[in-house]
Amino acid sequence: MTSPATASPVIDARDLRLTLGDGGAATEILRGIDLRVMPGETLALLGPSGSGKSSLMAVLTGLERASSGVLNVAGADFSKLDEDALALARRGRIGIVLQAFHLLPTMTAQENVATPMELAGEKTAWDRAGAELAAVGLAHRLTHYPTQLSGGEQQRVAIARALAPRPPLLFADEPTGNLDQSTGEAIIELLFARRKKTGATLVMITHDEDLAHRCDRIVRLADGLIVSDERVGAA
Ligand SMILES: Nc1ncnc2c1ncn2[C@@H]1O[C@H](COP(=O)(O)OP(=O)(O)OP(=O)(O)O)[C@@H](O)[C@H]1O
Repeated sequence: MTSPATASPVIDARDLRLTLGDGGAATEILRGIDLRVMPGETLALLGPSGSGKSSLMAVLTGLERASSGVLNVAGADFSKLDEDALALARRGRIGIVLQAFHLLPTMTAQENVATPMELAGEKTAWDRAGAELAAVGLAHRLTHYPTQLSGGEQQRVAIARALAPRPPLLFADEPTGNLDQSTGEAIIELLFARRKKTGATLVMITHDEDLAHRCDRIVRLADGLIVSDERVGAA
């Protein structure tokens, strides 16, 4: 295993800028982001509403192309890829857990987890989906549809779907935002436990300072810029 001192960053962003809109309506949303994240780190992204957290996540996950700057993610130069190539590069590199679980309503839990891997040509997708769902405590819910699952269970399926392809990078955007407090706490325990088990790097957007302090590092954004970057200890 590579030691942290010599490992390359799993995210290496230099002077990332994002401008949305044209002409007079053009707004610079990200105004020069420099960020390096090492493999296995857990990082919380905090900042006021509108500071650019979701926009930064969209760029780092390849869902949105930066207007300028250099971005390397898990060995792929995202700044040089077009949209189709970005979609391919995301596969296997990045897992995403969002506030709204975004499960496909016509698919069972196991189908929701297996289908993206099957589309990526993974031969053992079905078994891996079953194993990952068992790991998040849903072995007894494999054939249930999203409407037959509680909010917490749906988020467990979403976590299983994000982690089953074993991506080096896991992103979460307010993963407990739609859950009551005790369900949210259970989901966070699960997210951190599964992250630790798989060794994925975690970047999590949150408004919750206590939750942020469970990460190794807290990066604060304001008005499209990183205004602080502090190390807060082990997760
Ligand atoms: N398509 C767009 N065109 C123009 N401006 C946009 C567009 N999308 C987002 N913005 C603006 O970009 C800024 C950053 O938005 P973003 O959603 O990244 O912030 P955020 O920190 O994630 O906020 P929140 O915590 O409320 O989710 C906001 O001022 C928003 O209005």
